[in-house]
Amino acid sequence: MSNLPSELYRIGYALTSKKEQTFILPSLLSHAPQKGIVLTKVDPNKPLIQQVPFDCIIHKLYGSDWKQNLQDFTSQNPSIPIIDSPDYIEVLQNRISMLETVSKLKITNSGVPKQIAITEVTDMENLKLTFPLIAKPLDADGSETSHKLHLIFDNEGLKNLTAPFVLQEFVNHGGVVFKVYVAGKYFRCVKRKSLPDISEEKLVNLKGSLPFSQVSNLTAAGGGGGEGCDFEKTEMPPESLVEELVKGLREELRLNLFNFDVIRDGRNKDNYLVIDINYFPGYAKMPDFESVITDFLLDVVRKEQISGED
Ligand SMILES: Nc1ncnc2c1ncn2[C@@H]1O[C@H](COP(=O)(O)OP(=O)(O)OP(=O)(O)O)[C@@H](O)[C@H]1O
Ligand SMILES: O=P(O)(O)O[C@H]1[C@H](OP(=O)(O)O)[C@@H](OP(=O)(O)O)[C@@H](O)[C@@H](O)[C@@H]1OP(=O)(O)O
Ligand SMILES: [Mg+2]
Ligand SMILES: [Mg+2]
Repeated sequence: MSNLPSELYRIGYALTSKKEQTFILPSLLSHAPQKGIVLTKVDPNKPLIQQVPFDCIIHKLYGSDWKQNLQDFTSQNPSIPIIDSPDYIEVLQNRISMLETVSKLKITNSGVPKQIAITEVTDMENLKLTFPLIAKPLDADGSETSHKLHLIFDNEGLKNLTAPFVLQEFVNHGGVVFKVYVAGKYFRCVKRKSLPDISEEKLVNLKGSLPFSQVSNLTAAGGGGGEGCDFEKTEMPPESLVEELVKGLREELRLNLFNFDVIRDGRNKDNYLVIDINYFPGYAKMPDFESVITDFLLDVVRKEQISGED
């Protein structure tokens, strides 16, 4: 006797080959059909209307041709959900608009580090920010350069940065970053190693700048955290705060598939700061990856409440 679902839903996915390799995993491809979810690759260079039928489309591709392709599809198939709207995703492609969404929420015990955008390197007089700083490229467009960050210890370190970028105050946080993965109404919070704290004594001896990238992809075994970081013993943030942030951000961003990075403010341990939000992150690193993604897609095709709909 087979227990296969009676109805099958066809989900079209349009992803870069890198994303496809990390997301369309054998474990997902074996779990999803058992619940009636069939994932099919779409060719983004051909009209979507020629590749039907779909019950939903998920994507992480940018550019005007792709946006037009989605728009043409929606005008002929207005009831088929596109996860997510390119216009809403765009807010996450700029590190200023990205974190403005958090500030708008006004949730107690949460916020963002002080930051400013530098569009011309001549703008750097009277910064009103306290060293150390982190310089991050303004565009968070998924390119390799968009993840190339610099720790800046003094005025000298501000030289030779390529504008436009964001200068953000570095906040000591005990060497641990929390990543909250969201898929519609589902979410999971995990710990990752982060940059170590920089004490005032250490700062005296640090000069100029230090480049780094993708620290939080370091595994527990490989670096990060630093002395005095007891990774295993670090407590998770309060569940109620995580829940409030997820609810607020889903509404504000009108997105379903994203994650955000949170640190615990070393100056005020009740306070948590959101430092980054990513569209369609590396879900395979999330606990229960296969079932969370499948259950989310089932909600979408069954027209349960999703973000971004009126
Ligand atoms: N303001 C800050 N204070 C302290 N540490 C920070 C701050 N901003 C970033 N970090 C550290 O640097 C890491 C990378 O920063 P961020 O997440 O902004 O970069 P990203 O390239 O967008 O990362 P991702 O790979 O998650 O997209 C964070 O995970 C955290 O460890
Ligand atoms: O590479 P992974 O699959 O792990 O996912 C990473 C993802 O890369 P990909 O979308 O190119 O695959 C990144 O996206 P871009 O900013 O580069 O677009 C960004 O979202 C990271 O935060 C993700 O790591 P996580 O936050 O989950 O640790
Ligand atoms: Mg990050
Ligand atoms: Mg990011």
